[in-house]
Amino acid sequence: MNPTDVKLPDYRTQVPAVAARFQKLKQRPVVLEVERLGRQFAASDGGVITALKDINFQVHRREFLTVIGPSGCGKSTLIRLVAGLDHPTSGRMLLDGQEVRGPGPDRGMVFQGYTLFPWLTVTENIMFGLKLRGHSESKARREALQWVDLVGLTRCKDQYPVQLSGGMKQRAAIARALANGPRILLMDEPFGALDAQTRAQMQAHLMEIWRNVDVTILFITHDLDEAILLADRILVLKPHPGEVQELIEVPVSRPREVGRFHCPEFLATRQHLDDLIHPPVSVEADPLPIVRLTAVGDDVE
Ligand SMILES: Nc1ncnc2c1ncn2[C@@H]1O[C@H](COP(=O)(O)OP(=O)(O)OP(=O)(O)O)[C@@H](O)[C@H]1O
Repeated sequence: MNPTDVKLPDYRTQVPAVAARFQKLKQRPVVLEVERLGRQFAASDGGVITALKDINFQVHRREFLTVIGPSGCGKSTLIRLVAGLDHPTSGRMLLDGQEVRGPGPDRGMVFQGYTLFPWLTVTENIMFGLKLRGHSESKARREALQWVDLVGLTRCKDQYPVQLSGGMKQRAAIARALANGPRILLMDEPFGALDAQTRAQMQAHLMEIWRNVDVTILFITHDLDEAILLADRILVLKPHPGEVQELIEVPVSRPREVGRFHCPEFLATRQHLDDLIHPPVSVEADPLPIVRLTAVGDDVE
């Protein structure tokens, strides 16, 4: 049967177990509060680019929030602001009630580009932050090895980043970020450079890690399936200016597996996200310039 023939539920409909989960989630303390956040940049033509405008949302303790939206809607700008790598032009962010004014150990970061120190082994990479925080060599090693184990890298603990696959590097990067005990893990397209199979494995790994560690996650992705699979809620941004379009409670129950992708709640959410992010394009209204380089008779259609 064609999946489009199936009558899908409304993506806002929640079975009782899911509704109860959200009720509990909203009672947990707020870890990150974003209030009327705005960021403008100077454009090269002398104008102003409003990358983010009046962004408001909260992330609760141990919540998994994914952020999605078309290219240029301000996803990376948002995560850079929360990381303290950039400053807002309006509004503010509170982490555990304290205003964010710069980078800090309360925020761990994992980006798409592998950011491990190439001259250190997996274990030494994880030990780095622990030693900076004052742990002795032996205590840092003991703790780092626990993280190595948690992310399933025990067999590679003495290898250098160049000897690891992309997925292994990202697992090491996650372990290194978590070892510093952040309140929130900020992940900007962390699996964007991985092949589909490794990506699926990493998604499963991350859900397992998140189940076992007391950490809140803010996760940026371009991938609609990934956004739904991982999230409690999805923040959908729209571009020019970057604004919140919708904050969606994912109606798919947990635990989730890649194989549960095609349950009706998942498909309903997928369809709604698709409608929000990929509205129909009118080719007539905005024709592409056609450059003909082929000879007459070479048409492929
Ligand atoms: N340093 C900067 N100077 C000028 N404009 C910027 C700067 N950083 C971002 N912008 C602009 O702000 C807007 C949002 O950019 P941002 O990179 O946050 O979007 P994004 O949603 O992460 O995009 P993508 O999905 O393509 O990575 C874009 O129009 C971008 O050109």
